[in-house]
Amino acid sequence: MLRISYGLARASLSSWPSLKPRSGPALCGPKSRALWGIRSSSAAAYTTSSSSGGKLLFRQLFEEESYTYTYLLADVSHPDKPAVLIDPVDKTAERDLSLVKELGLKLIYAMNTHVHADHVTGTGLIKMKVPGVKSVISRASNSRADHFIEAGDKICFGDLFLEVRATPGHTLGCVTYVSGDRPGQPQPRMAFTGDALLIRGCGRTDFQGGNSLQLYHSVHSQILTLPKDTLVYPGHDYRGFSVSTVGEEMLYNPRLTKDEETFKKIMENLNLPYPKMIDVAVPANMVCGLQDLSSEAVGAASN
Ligand SMILES: N[C@@H](CCC(=O)N[C@@H](CSS)C(=O)NCC(=O)O)C(=O)O
Repeated sequence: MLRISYGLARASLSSWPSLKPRSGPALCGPKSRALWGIRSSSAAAYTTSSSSGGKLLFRQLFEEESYTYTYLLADVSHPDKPAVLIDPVDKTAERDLSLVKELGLKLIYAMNTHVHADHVTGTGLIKMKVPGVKSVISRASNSRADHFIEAGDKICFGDLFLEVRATPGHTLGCVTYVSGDRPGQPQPRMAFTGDALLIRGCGRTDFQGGNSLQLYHSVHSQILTLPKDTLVYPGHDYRGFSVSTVGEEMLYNPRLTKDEETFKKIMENLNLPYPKMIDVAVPANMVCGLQDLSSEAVGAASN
């Protein structure tokens, strides 16, 4: 059933262990200047997509306490300049919103790649400060948000879109957002991998439903199968890197270039201390970062 006019397009249902993205109908709303919505695969009438595509504005933003990257993407060729934020952090939400305002963008989605354990998401604060922004997270995360996405869904902003790939293993609900593969979408493609694939590393698998063999399978089947020039934008970097490519990670990732048994052993022996904020961050992020607000405020923010 069509619930909202434009924006998120549902290709079909999917769940692990079948990680294969299902190709759905073509997707981003009629070229008539659409902004957002949810479309199910049964809404077959909605198959119009733009052949020209949009013009991408892209910013990589950094939160230095948790070494988290937040990504701002917008279609600046659309009159409304619709924008999305991927993995905003509460501590830098004001900074990000100032940038959105200065650039004249209309923020429509505040999206998470997963339930973070090391910082509180900025999505709750952003929703409070900018009415109309909708939060997005995977259904498999079992957390609270306005929109729950699944493998194969497409998240549209103007004439641009991101496709959703299920990449569990760091957590059960991890997804990677990948820029579109149609003419008019940015080239090379861009993959926002959250903590599934880090530059020359990957997310740990020792809590929150983590599973090293699942992560190995996710990364190999959903990310490393993308074109080699696909830009890899991770959820964190602890060593000063900002971007990699699929080709580079296939050659040089010290964990994921190994066979799966070796990978499993590496992951079992990381011996990382638990993230300092895990006891605060996980419960907060399960409710979209709205933990400090009254139930009335949470309700209002969810509308
Ligand atoms: N020291 C940090 C947490 C560092 C950490 O555990 N990072 C995670 C991603 S955030 S849950 C991870 O998967 N790291 C993999 C690696 O190999 O470093 C803190 O206390 O917050």
